[in-house]
Amino acid sequence: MAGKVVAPESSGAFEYELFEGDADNLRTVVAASNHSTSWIDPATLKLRHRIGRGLFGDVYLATRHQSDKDYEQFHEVIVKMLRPVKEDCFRTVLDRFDNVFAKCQGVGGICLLHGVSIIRGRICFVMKFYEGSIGDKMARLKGGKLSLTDVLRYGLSLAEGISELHSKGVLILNLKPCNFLLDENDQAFLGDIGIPFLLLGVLSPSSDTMTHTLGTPSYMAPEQWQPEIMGPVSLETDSWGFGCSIVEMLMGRPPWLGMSVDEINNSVVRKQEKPGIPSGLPPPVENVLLGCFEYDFRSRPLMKDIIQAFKSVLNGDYSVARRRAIEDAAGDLGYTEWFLSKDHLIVGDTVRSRKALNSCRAGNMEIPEGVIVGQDQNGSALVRVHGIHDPVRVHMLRLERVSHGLASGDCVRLKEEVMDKEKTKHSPVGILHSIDRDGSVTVGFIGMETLWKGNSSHLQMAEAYSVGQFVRPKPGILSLRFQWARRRDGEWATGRILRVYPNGSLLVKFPGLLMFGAEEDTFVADPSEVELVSFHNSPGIVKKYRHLEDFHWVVRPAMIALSLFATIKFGSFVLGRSKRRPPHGKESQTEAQSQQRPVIEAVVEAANGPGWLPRQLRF
Ligand SMILES: Nc1ncnc2c1ncn2[C@@H]1O[C@H](COP(=O)(O)OP(=O)(O)OP(=O)(O)O)[C@@H](O)[C@H]1O
Repeated sequence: MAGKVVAPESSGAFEYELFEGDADNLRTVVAASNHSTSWIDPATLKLRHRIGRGLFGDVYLATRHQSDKDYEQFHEVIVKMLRPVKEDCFRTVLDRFDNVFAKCQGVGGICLLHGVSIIRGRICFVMKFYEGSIGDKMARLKGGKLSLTDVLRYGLSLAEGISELHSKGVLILNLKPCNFLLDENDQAFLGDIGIPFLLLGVLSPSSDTMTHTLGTPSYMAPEQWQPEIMGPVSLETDSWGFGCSIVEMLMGRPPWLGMSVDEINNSVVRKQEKPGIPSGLPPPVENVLLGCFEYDFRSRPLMKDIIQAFKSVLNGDYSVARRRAIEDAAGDLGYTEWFLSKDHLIVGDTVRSRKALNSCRAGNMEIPEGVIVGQDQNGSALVRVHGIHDPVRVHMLRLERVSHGLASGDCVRLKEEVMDKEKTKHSPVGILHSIDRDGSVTVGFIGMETLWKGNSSHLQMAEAYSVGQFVRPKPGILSLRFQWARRRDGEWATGRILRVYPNGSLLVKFPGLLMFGAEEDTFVADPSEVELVSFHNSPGIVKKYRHLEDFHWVVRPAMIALSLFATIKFGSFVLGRSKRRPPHGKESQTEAQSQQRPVIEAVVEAANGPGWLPRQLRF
């Protein structure tokens, strides 16, 4: 039944909106919410006037009426009225808010939440009325910049609050100076408790499309733009947004100022550009900010690392020597210190040598597998390896923990029975992000916006892919998750892997196809749908030649030119011979035919042997 939800008594300072929808359904939601701890009766809220309008909704100054038989109070509050969401999703958002509301209780550095309500058919978060935001303060300053001391002080208390929410599994995904509130004592509080996170997967009323972007473009991390394809979003997604906010406070302008949303997307996601940071910062702050803008979120610092860096500057007790030692120990492997500091090894752990970043080749592993039997002050571990008498001494940063046969970074496949049980649409193949000693795991899968949580017993190893390898869809797959390029003859083309995202999805380029104008030259692939193509596993001479063509579109014209040249040469050779030795009937004709082997065959044969091909085309 379509109907109108009656608004609470209003001052008339804002336009009245009719809410067309299933009022019965909404009443059920409201009735159920009455029992929740965070629910506020809309009749007790009186909206006064709108003070802000953001991507996720409008901000109103309002009065909250609270009374008992002994008292009657009116509080000034802020009501954040969310953009309309599909009614079926009300319950989901209210439940998620209830969960976050409970987790926020007693956490420092987070704004004081009063609760949630529904006004004019829209979900409203009610919170304390603060003096304003850091964004407002910056707008009042000449040049818009804050002093380094203020930035570190605000940043520290905000990072502590965010870190505590992170430890409870809450992501914010919308960190920016306009969402950092200041109280009368100039203390900073986080004013957004993760609205994009609460709205993940929530649909808008008029369509079945997602109602919101996943953040504010200028502050969004690369994986935040399409988390189910290039994600997932994780704790370190907030490190990017936090880094952008710190840079804005220091420079007086947000990153990517003056650029459209599409231009920001192009810079951050495609070109992998990073926001610029001001010069002359104390080394720990500069270092941690640079880390915040790593493309792969696993290489970014966590909030605890940011807190440590800020504290060390405020207390004046930082040393660059420690960082140099870390860089020296693990430098050639290509990982950042933030990546390496995410796991701490202890005696008794099973370990193996760490592979180089972006490589799935084990190479010559110093420790194929061993157990840590001792540690020293310099960060080295003594590892007992099967078949070697004395324990081997290795720096711990060069080792990775193997628990239940798996290490973070492994490519894994969800067992079929778990896939069937979950009835999910995500890819069965993903990347293991963490594994605890008790076997609990987090995995990034294509099709999931956040990390999947489960147990190692649900997983098995899957084939890992790395940058530079050639792949094409497995035979027999009728419909692929993503678009894929085809050759001129209609067959699937073979592509080269440009990047492996943290959820295992592959960014593939087709160097063998000549793309024109606006044609897309890169495609995303689901690792569970492709197979490796190499010169050795291509059966037959024709397939081998085709693989040669996949290296660069120029190979084909070069081959044609070469074939023509070879044909002309061969023709003049035959003509020359025929002038000297006239044909003698059928027998000699067959002989001549057999000499005319397919030119392609001759060319490919030649490709295997002599060094006439450019270096990069040789096998
Ligand atoms: N609790 C509050 N107390 C005082 N002022 C507030 C409060 N919450 C928000 N504001 C004011 O409202 C402004 C806009 O806030 P809002 O969070 O809606 O905007 P936004 O950050 O631009 O958008 P969004 O969060 O939707 O992306 C803030 O800059 C601040 O001035």
